[in-house]
Amino acid sequence: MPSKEVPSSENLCPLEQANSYLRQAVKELNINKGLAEILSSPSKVITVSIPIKRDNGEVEVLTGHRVQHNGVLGPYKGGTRFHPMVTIREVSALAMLMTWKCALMGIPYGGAKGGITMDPKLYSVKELETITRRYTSELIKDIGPLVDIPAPDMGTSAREMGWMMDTYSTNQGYAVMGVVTGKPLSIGGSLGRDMATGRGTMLTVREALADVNRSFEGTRIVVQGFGNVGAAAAILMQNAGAKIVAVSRSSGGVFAENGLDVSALKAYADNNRSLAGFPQAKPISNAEILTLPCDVLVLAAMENQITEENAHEIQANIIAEAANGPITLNASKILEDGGATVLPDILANAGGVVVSYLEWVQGLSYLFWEEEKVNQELERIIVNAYRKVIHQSKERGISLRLASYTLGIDRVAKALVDRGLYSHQNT
Ligand SMILES: NC(=O)C1=CN([C@@H]2O[C@H](COP(=O)(O)OP(=O)(O)OC[C@H]3O[C@@H](n4cnc5c(N)ncnc54)[C@H](O)[C@@H]3O)[C@@H](O)[C@H]2O)C=CC1
Ligand SMILES: O=C(O)CCC(=O)C(=O)O
Repeated sequence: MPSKEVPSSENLCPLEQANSYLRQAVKELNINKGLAEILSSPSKVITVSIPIKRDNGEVEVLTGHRVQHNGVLGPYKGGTRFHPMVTIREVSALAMLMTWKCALMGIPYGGAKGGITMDPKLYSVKELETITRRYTSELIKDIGPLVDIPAPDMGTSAREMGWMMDTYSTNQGYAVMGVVTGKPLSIGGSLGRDMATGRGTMLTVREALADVNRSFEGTRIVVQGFGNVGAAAAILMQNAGAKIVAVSRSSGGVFAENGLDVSALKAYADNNRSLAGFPQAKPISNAEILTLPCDVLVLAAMENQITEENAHEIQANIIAEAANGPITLNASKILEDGGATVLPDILANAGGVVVSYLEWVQGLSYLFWEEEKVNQELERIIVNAYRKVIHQSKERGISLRLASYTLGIDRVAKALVDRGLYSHQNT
């Protein structure tokens, strides 16, 4: 739901949005109908039942999904979301975005996404472990280090990845490090993965600021969503000199005109499970935070946060999609027509999957790197992709989003042709 609950004529279905972007890119690249159909079709759509016995003895049956979109470039890759709004259409859209994101980054993966429709806050740790293990068991034949490699997403973290890795490994009879990424360090996780998505966002914002001869120094930034991604981005941008004036969670936000101490706020939020009551900050609603005067707005919560209903009120010059799909198609156009720079999700949040790739490479080779090396590789890959997107955007006179999509989709289309899965004669 958009933060501001107003009636909208827009189609907010994430899959419709993803397909609309794909259609625009197909047109721009002059891709023919048959190839476009392959690009839009998921390879495998899996739905599983997850029966669990709750701590109070009652039986409950949850529903989980895993969608593998297109595996032409390599094993499927993508996060696992535990959230009440998970649907098959949402997971399918997010899997498609993963295909274009991995291709844009030049990493050898196809796209996937998984999720369970549930509110993890309503379950004990023991119940969450049971749910995660059962979900993994149901998918056991469809995942694997060369098949499909899950990772964390909304509502999951290294803890759940540890349970997934253990369930899969127990089934195989030996420790399989490459089956999931975003794992705890003790079982083959990578240094730097916990901050990687936020670091990627920070790097793309840094580059966008540099392109208008600015730096983080004195830049006023608002961050919507203070979870794995948003908190890391906020801390890294503050460390680089920015002023983080407001952040929010689903339960509400906090604002401080002269900037929040976001490291202290993270510790406070971890202890109190809420931002409310943080000293020297004022409460602010989830709708208000988006329209605050600021230089940069980082969206790190979920889909459809800026729609055609609130896009006109956004004041930031640079908007970074750290979340997947936080700005609707119509809203993107309104923001861009108004002169804002929109850093699209498949570029601005790709740091997570890039370091997942580095974690997977380390796990497969049983050789682990210093954090500095991980961060250097991440920076090289993200900055390189950013420059390609800027070049494509200027050369073709298209938005950064369409530039990112066309670069990713073109790479997948070429791979399909080179593998003989599609020939240009098949029109
Ligand atoms: N974890 C990862 O490595 C990656 C995550 N992403 C995307 O980033 C986004 C956030 O993911 P995580 O940080 O992992 O999830 P998370 O569950 O750790 O954090 C999400 C945060 O957003 C807040 N939130 C939800 N709805 C909100 C609203 N309407 N207003 C304000 N805050 C709200 C939640 O309270 C929570 O603080 C998702 O879209 C996810 O797909 C993208 C790439 C990688
Ligand atoms: O780290 C990964 O493999 C996937 C991250 C993810 O789900 C995303 O980029 O949306």
